[in-house]
Parts: sequence; C-alpha cells; structure tokens
Amino acid sequence: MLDGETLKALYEKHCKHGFKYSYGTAGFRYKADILDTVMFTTGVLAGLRSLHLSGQTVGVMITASHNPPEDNGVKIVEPRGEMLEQSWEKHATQLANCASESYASFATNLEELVKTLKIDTNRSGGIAVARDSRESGPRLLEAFEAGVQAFPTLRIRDYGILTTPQLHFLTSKTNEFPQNVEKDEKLYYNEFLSAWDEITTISGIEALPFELKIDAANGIGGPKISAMLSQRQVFKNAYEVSNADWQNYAALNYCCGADFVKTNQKLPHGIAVGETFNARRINCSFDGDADRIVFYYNDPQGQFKLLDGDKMATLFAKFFQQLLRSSGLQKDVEMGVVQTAYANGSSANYLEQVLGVSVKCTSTGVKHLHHEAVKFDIGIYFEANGHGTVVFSSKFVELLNSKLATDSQSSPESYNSLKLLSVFTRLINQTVGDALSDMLAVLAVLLVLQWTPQKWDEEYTDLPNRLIKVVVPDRTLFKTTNAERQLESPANLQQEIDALVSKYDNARSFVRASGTEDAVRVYAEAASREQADELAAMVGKLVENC
Ligand SMILES: CC(=O)N[C@H]1[C@@H](OP(=O)(O)O)O[C@H](CO)[C@@H](O)[C@@H]1O
Ligand SMILES: [Mg+2]
Repeated sequence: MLDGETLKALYEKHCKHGFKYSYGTAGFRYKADILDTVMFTTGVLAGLRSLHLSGQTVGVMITASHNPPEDNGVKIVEPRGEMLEQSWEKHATQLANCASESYASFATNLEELVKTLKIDTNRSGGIAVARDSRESGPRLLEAFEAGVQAFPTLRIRDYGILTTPQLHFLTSKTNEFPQNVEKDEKLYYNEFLSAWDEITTISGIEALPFELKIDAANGIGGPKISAMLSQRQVFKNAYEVSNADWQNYAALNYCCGADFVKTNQKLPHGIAVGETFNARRINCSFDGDADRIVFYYNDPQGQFKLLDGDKMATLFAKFFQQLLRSSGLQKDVEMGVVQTAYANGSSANYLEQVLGVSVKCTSTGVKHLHHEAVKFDIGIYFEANGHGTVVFSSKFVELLNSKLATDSQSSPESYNSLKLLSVFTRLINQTVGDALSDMLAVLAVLLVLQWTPQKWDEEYTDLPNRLIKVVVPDRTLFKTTNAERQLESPANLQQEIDALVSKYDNARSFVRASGTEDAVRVYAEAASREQADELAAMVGKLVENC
C-alpha cells in the first residue's frame, strides 16, 4: 500500500470537503462538479474489492446513464459482470463520506476496512474502467485512477469510452478467459454477431425485413451500434442511427433517448414517421450509456405506440414458452419473469393469466431484479423503462447441450427449437441489460415468429399510466415496504393515497424516493388516460403538501 504522505498528497489534489454521498440505485450519481472526492474513494474501494476477491479484475463504469449532461456517476462491477455485492455498498458510502470529512477520517476508515475485511494489500489485482461520453468523464477518471494508486500492485486497464454493458461484458471475460485472448470491443461484437449469424441462417434471410430506426440519445451507443451493424451485410440499408452526435455534450439525452420516450410517451426529436403506415417500420431508443432500450411504432391511425420493458419481457416469455413446449423441455425447466412496481398491471396479468408464467416483483434497480431472476432456469427480468435481460441457469444450458447432442434424430421442429434456445443463450448479454444485444434479440424473436411490431403489441393492451417527479425538501423521509409498493412514512400518506386510488377504475398508484435523482417519483395507472393523469396529479399534490 502507498505510504501515508504520498496518499495524502493524492487525496488533497482530488478531494473536497462537506458533501454527503450515498451509493444509490445504480452507484453514486450526482452533479459532476461534486463527484471528485467520491471518484477518488471509489478508486480505493474498487482496489480493495479486487484484492478481497483474490486479485480478480473488478470493473468500474463512469456514467450517469439517462441523466442530464451535467451529471455523472460511478458504479462498481463484480468480476462476473454483476453489480457490486450489496454488503459492500455501505463500505463505499462510508469511505466517501469519511473522505468528505477529512484526510484523517479517510485514512482511519481505510485502515479499518483493510483490517476487518482481512485484505492482503501486497497481492496483485486488476481494475477495468470505462466511461460514457460525458464532458466531465476524463477529469473524473483522473480522480478515480489516483484512488486506485493507493495500491501500487493493481493493474488498471482503461477502456476509454464504452457503453455500460460493454464494460460489464469485458470485465466478466477478463476473469473468465485466459490471458492470451484479447479482451477488447472486437470480442464483444464477435460474441453477439456470431449468435446473430445463426439466427439469420435459421430464418434463411439475406436482408433484414424491417426498416430499423435507432435513436442513440446522442450517447455512446450511437458509434457502437454503427460499429456493430456495419459488420454485417444483412443490415445494409436496413437501419439508420439518429441522435448519434455523441461529441456534442449538451445534446446527450436531450429530448431524445429511452427515458425521454418512455416518460413522455412520444417520439424523440430526430425520428420522424412517414405519412403512410408501414408495418415493417420499427423504431427504438437507447439511453445515454446504452444499457436500456425501448421500441415504438405509429399504428395505422398514426397513434404512437410504446413497446417498453414490459412488452419485451412478455415477448421473450411467450417466445421461450413456445420453444420449451416444442422441444419437450417445459416440464424440466422453470421460467419466470421479474418486474418492479413500475410494470404495467396489464403485463403482469397477461403473464400470469394468459401465459401462466410466474411473476415476481422486486425493488427498483437491476441489482434487485437480477438477484431474483437467477433463481429461475430462464429468468426474464425487465424494468418498465427498458432495462433488463434474460439469464439462463447452468443447469438449463447443460440440459440443452446434452439434448442437442442426442436429439438430432428427433423431429425437426423439436431440434430447431433446441437450437434456437441455445442461440438465444448467446445472443443475450446475460451479465446486464444491454441495448445492443437486447435489440438484436428482439429483432430475432420477431424474425422467427414473423411478427410485425404491431402484432407484438396486440398481445395485450397497456393500462394508461403516468410517472411524475415531485421535488421535496427531504426525499429520505419517504420510506417504503412491500417491494416499494407501499409507504411506511410519512405517516398516513399511504392511507390518503389508497383513498384516492379507490375512486378510480382499475387503478394503482405508489410513491417512492428516487435513488438517482433528488426527487420523489409518483406512479399511477387507471382505466383511462384522463384518470391516470388525474390520479398521478392528485397523488403528486399529496406528496407536495405532506
Ligand atoms: C422509475 C425508473 O425508471 N427508475 C430508474 C431510475 O431509478 P430511480 O431510483 O427511480 O431514480 O434509474 C435507475 C438506474 O438507471 C433504474 O434502474 C430505475 O429503473
Ligand atoms: Mg443507463
């Protein structure tokens, strides 16, 4: 470990005092100008995590996702590509807050952590770091790297600008693959494109039968999706990337991107739809770090229709259920869908009542959903905003492989389904929700089923819903229970919300403090658009006045 004097000099160069931080839904996320201290301590903490995990490489992503350009943030990725182990979040928060107090407090906390976690600071370890396209990224990276220097035995691999899922993927491959395999973006593209190639072979297509319009939110997803799709002839002239101006910092997520489309339920700037209805036209929006995606289309009446995370979860559930049936595996495989309270009531109904698939509800944040999803053989998890993926158990993959090895003589339909299931385990980025890989997976399902976006949408009808933000003096007063669906405090607020909800048809509403923004979120759904909007506004008033 670095000597005290040198560490103190680094601390003084990068740390400021007086701010209180907390590791939220997706790491630390604040205005970029107050993040230097927490970047420095995250460098130290990621180092500790790597050393604690016998020197395995730990990932770090510097991003504020869908937030405005002036924000930034940082999150730590486990060696297998998952979000930081939850018991370590408190260490991350505590170290940052001690550093925000004084050097002495930081040094004492660091010493305690090394002691209580029994960390051998002399061993070697590794950090893989990347950032999104924000202007503050390089400065914050510098503060982060200074923190990592606390342990001179650590190697840092700086990947420059990546999407968040690319960093998760490369972190996981760094630990999984031998040293002589180059872990770079090429590895990422090859992984998903080679699975995609099998889909085009199975479906026998030479050109994509869709007109695909991609809104890249002026984030890093723009150049990356172009780098990926331009490698395959099948996409030639079939896609267009809008809002790809990732070097125009102020344009990031501005009036475009997945969050804008989901929240406003309308087309982003830069995507126009033609006068006449086109059944093959499919649009999608990424968020700023390309770990979310939503799809949409305009129906024959010219009405905007959103195909969000719930629609993706239900599409995958229906598709995998069909494949399990036709391959005779449905009795051996447990499939489930994990959602949050923000999932549209109609989607849960459809899954349970129409498909007969089990549905679990967890707190917001993919770390919670992922944790629950891995309990299934096929665990499909999506937040309504389009953040999610599918995870497959190793038991399921082994079963598939052994069936594929022995079942080649069985019916062509059954064999084909087994092959498709196997391809999807490779087409989907299982480490984390990934706009690029999710986009390919959705297109692949539509191709195999020969569905248009409209046909996909017609499986069930969303209940009209509204999500609003209310700024309050202290959002930490809003405490929830029951997977965030009910408030415990402020006292009596839940009863008042329940009383309002009971006045509307088929209605539901809940309130929780955001973990990424300084606001309280209010969600409402009801039988009609007017009722959903009115209920959200009324509950918002209750929150404002309490
Ligand atoms: C309602 C909503 O969309 N909440 C988002 C948002 O979290 P909040 O804690 O609600 O701010 O950002 C998270 C990180 O990207 C994402 O996981 C989550 O779904
Ligand atoms: Mg994101």
